[in-house]
Amino acid sequence: MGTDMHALGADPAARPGPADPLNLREFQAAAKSTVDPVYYDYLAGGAWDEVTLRDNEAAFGRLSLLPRVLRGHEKRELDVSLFGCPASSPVLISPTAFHRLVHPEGERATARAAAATGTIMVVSMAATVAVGDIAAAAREAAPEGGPALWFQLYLQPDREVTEALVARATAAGARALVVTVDSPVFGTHERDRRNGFLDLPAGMACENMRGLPGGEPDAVRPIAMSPRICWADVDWLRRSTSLPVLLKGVVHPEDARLALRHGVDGLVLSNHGGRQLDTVPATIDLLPDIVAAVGGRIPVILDGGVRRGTDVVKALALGASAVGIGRPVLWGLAVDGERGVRRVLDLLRDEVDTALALCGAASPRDLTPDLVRGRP
Ligand SMILES: Cc1cc2nc3c(=O)[nH]c(=O)nc-3n(C[C@H](O)[C@H](O)[C@H](O)COP(=O)(O)O)c2cc1C
Ligand SMILES: CCCCC(=O)C(=O)O
Repeated sequence: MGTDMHALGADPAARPGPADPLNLREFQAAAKSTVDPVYYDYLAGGAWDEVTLRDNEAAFGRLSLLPRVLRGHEKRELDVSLFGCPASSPVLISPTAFHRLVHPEGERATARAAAATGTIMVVSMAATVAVGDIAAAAREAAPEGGPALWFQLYLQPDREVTEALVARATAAGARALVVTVDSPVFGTHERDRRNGFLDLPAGMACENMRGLPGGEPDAVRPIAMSPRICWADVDWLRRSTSLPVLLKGVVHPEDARLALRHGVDGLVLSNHGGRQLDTVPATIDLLPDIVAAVGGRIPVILDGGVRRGTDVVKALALGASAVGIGRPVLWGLAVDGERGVRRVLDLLRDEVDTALALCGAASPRDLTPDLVRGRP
């Protein structure tokens, strides 16, 4: 057969076995059957009625792609560069807490998969492995070039604590700070309340919070989500680090404009995967307004509900510089540790490559808003 009907077939080692998940949805199903149902609910759940959680995915389905033909490209170029970090695809790993809940290696395994595939990983402040140890694992997997890790931060009311966290992340080699601003309080996850999942099991902790100023040397400080945090705190952070500062969780165009005025370097358009304020619109529906507000001055990264290469292509066509995935990484980790995460990242990259080709695009730069239509 002349076409590469099954491109994976060329390399027997890469060929999936009959039971291997073939797409992210199949990874979700496989994760659901292996993860403790209480932990699975924690990963899967959203806030209150989970309207936003469902809509993030549904909204991609309400958009169609209108491809161009006969564009004469040889092959695709998926690489992107964000804040000086080269990445092999426009898909990055959004920060998610508690990876050791689903795999004993936790964030170490995720970081190895990220490094091996050339993917940017945003390390959660609520990681169950310390950022320095995550960076060491990433370096082992890809010694050349260093790890492309960014660090996610909840600004703490005690600035000394935030300063110490930033110092740790910087020392570990983090290349950007992602400040999550959609969490003045923690969203209400009723699945977790029903299940009584209120704390990490014994032997697991938020390791980045260990031994911070104002506490005992080995004590783990609770992560504060504080409604007192305001733009002045962003200004302070901007002054106190030379790393790029991104805000994650800006959804109102006026806040996007404010972010520009406060010298922010990038935005992650996110509704926290539907886990904070319920009934916020799907991120893909918000994207055109945020892109217009920013006017190309800083990159906009979108996350929430990205499950297929076509979702990635829609977001890039509507002006995102890259997208993030949250839950799918945890599904891969739960199913097969580092290998599972690699497979999730590779599958999505292959889908993006094929979808680009079918759109007549040779790279994300060729994607324009006219390729996306609302369904009638
Ligand atoms: C289990 C879980 C834990 C999360 N932990 C964090 C976190 O620690 N910090 C943060 O900024 N966002 C956190 N998020 C939100 C993700 O960064 C991301 O916005 C969201 O998962 C994207 O949606 P998706 O899961 O549909 O891809 C978490 C999401 C999940 C599902
Ligand atoms: C302090 C833990 C934060 C985890 C989180 O952001 C989430 O579960 O969505």
